[in-house]
Amino acid sequence: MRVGFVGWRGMVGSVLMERMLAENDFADIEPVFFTTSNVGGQGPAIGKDIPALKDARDIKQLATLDAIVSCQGGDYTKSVFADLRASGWNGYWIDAASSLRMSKDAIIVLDPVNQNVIKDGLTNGVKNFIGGNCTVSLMLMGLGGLFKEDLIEWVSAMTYQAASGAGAQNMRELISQMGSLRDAVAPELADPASAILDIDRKIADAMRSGEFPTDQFGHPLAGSLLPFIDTQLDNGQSREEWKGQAETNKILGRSDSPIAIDGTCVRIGAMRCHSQALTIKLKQDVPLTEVESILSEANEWAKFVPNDRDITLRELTPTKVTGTLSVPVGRLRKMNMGPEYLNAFTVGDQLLWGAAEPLRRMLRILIES
Ligand SMILES: NC(=O)C1=CN([C@@H]2O[C@H](COP(=O)(O)OP(=O)(O)OC[C@H]3O[C@@H](n4cnc5c(N)ncnc54)[C@H](OP(=O)(O)O)[C@@H]3O)[C@@H](O)[C@H]2O)C=CC1
Ligand SMILES: N[C@@H](CC(=O)OP(=O)(O)O)C(=O)O
Repeated sequence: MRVGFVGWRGMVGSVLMERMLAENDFADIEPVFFTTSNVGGQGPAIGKDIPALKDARDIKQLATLDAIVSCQGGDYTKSVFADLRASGWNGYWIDAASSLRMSKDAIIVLDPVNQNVIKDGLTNGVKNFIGGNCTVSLMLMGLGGLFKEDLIEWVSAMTYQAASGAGAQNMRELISQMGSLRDAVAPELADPASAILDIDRKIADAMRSGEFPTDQFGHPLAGSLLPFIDTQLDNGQSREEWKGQAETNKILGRSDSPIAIDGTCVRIGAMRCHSQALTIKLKQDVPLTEVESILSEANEWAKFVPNDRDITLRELTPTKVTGTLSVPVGRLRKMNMGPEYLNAFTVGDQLLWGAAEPLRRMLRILIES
């Protein structure tokens, strides 16, 4: 299978390369690497010889491939995909960008949750397989069991989303902001006798000053939070919030009888793990012990964390989860509203299950089919 990779050196693409190397995926394909900026340059070190980088906008070159995996972004997809299909290319298009997600002829891939939808799609000749929104994929990886058992009436998700979701430059800016804050009060921090309200005032002044680094986020994130992610829609939702219901139901193949999902998406100062506080209305009163086993048996990555303070603070944080495929789910308890109302909290790495891993696994499904 000849597979083209576009966007392999970006943040999501680099995580994909790491995972493919770790799983020895390159052994089973003939990889061809593309670029939008360095035609003729050298591709990544993958343990075997590869041709020089090819032009990612060259439709003729792209059309020689059996499959293309793009982590280059939505603008790239918009600029080549239609022309490539119009040229008669009938290969598989696997993409991290959101542009094609809601197209009728595309499936959103998250195989531990929707393997049946993917298999049916392949049988029916679907050729476009798109990775889901990170927040949606991570929620489904954590709560997959409850969705599979059709126990959910609705979900409200309050998110705590990492800087990485906004891009590599934003991660750098978050750290610069943290450094600026520390620098603004370095002498006071060194003096145990300094007054905390003076420190607090100086920090607020630093965050509000024109010198604070905000080119990427547009606003201070370190020491603060940003309760709006992506663009604004007419109904008052952010586009990130809109994706919750639209993409979840498409992934589950139940757009005809959608489960209501809504909430508030918030950017916080985590590096690359998205967290979500979930209020779940179950269709019936299911005992907590049953919920626990349904959640942890759904897939090998969803990990039940007992609702114990020490265990929670050790196991259910971005610090613990970052760089791993584990998707812990905890804080599980029935809420005051009634026995059908379930509280839960989940954390996941938004560059792994949130972006690169579903694409890698889709490619494996193609290789093995
Ligand atoms: N960030 C995220 O959390 C998620 C992103 N996505 C999707 O993936 C797309 C790519 O995102 P992301 O990986 O964050 O984008 P990046 O900005 O990290 O990379 C995109 C492209 O930028 C070019 N580039 C220019 N300068 C550099 C540099 N110094 N280092 C690396 N690459 C550089 C590369 O293209 P070239 O080699 O051709 O020059 C690269 O492929 C997004 O647009 C989005 O559609 C999906 C889910 C989550
Ligand atoms: N919007 C997400 C990241 C992302 O890239 O999402 P999407 O793939 O749906 O555009 C975030 O900011 O955390």
